[in-house]
Amino acid sequence: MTVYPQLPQVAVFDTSFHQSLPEHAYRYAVPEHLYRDHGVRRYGFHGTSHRYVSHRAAEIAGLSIGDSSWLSAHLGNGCSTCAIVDGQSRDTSMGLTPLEGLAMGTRSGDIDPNLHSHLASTLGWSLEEITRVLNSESGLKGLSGLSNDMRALEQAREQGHPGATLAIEVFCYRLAKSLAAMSCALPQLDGLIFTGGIGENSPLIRSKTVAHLKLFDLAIDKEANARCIRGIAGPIHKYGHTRILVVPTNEERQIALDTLALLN
Ligand SMILES: Nc1ncnc2c1ncn2[C@@H]1O[C@H](COP(=O)(O)OP(=O)(O)O)[C@@H](O)[C@H]1O
Ligand SMILES: CC(=O)OP(=O)(O)O
Ligand SMILES: [Mg+2]
Repeated sequence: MTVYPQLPQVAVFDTSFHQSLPEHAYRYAVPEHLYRDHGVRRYGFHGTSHRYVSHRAAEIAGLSIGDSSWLSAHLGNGCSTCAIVDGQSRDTSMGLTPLEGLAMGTRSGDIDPNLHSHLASTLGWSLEEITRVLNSESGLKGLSGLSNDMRALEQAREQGHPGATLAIEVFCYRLAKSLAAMSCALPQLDGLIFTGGIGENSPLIRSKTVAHLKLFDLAIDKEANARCIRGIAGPIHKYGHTRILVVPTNEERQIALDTLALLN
């Protein structure tokens, strides 16, 4: 800014895609003044990615983004789900902070909100220590006692490691539960999207997650699921069933497109 004072600076916020959430989706059931005076509400994150992959999914499916409904699962180190209707975010699993929602690499995701007071009173932990453990020592890492890296956990699971096996089971069940919850925001389901390092590369996680969604018309094509890794996009559902798409995300491109739109 000092060197190029004339150069326009553009900030693209990961929360902005979720500004279309209806109030019943973004408000917490806490006293109103906490929202009014202190901004305590659900904001959501990974908006750049959910937006990008839902547009790509519509293109791949030959549907209009303005007239289609999607469930999106962004599974990187941070993980979140999103319900997208006619190109707008209608609900998402992260909240005031990225800690809410799914079990992630090192984040616990949803826990009993009383866990803080339980840990403080039984172990004497400070707020800082509890925050650190829930954000940095939990999730896949905490459950497995091994790693936050899904590749390492899949390998360890193959060799019968109980912690890795459990971490993967919890991750997929919690993800399926979140997707089922997100479906409340959709008028119909045109497709389920997997993205992020895990979503783009793990046939195991995709098939285990879909297996939990028994009441949805979802079925995975084994060969297509195995093929869609390392940047290969495409459908992985069985013919005649609801679409399931692997869509590599490209947050950098979406940021560039948003910047271009603003500058024009
Ligand atoms: N082949 C793979 N199989 C399973 N998981 C993978 C594979 N490749 C990458 N991942 C996982 O993707 C996650 C990282 O995702 P990524 O989107 O790169 O993260 P970030 O949120 O930091 O951008 C890690 O858990 C990593 O183990
Ligand atoms: C918001 C968030 O979780 O980001 P990341 O996926 O980079 O952890
Ligand atoms: Mg990422």
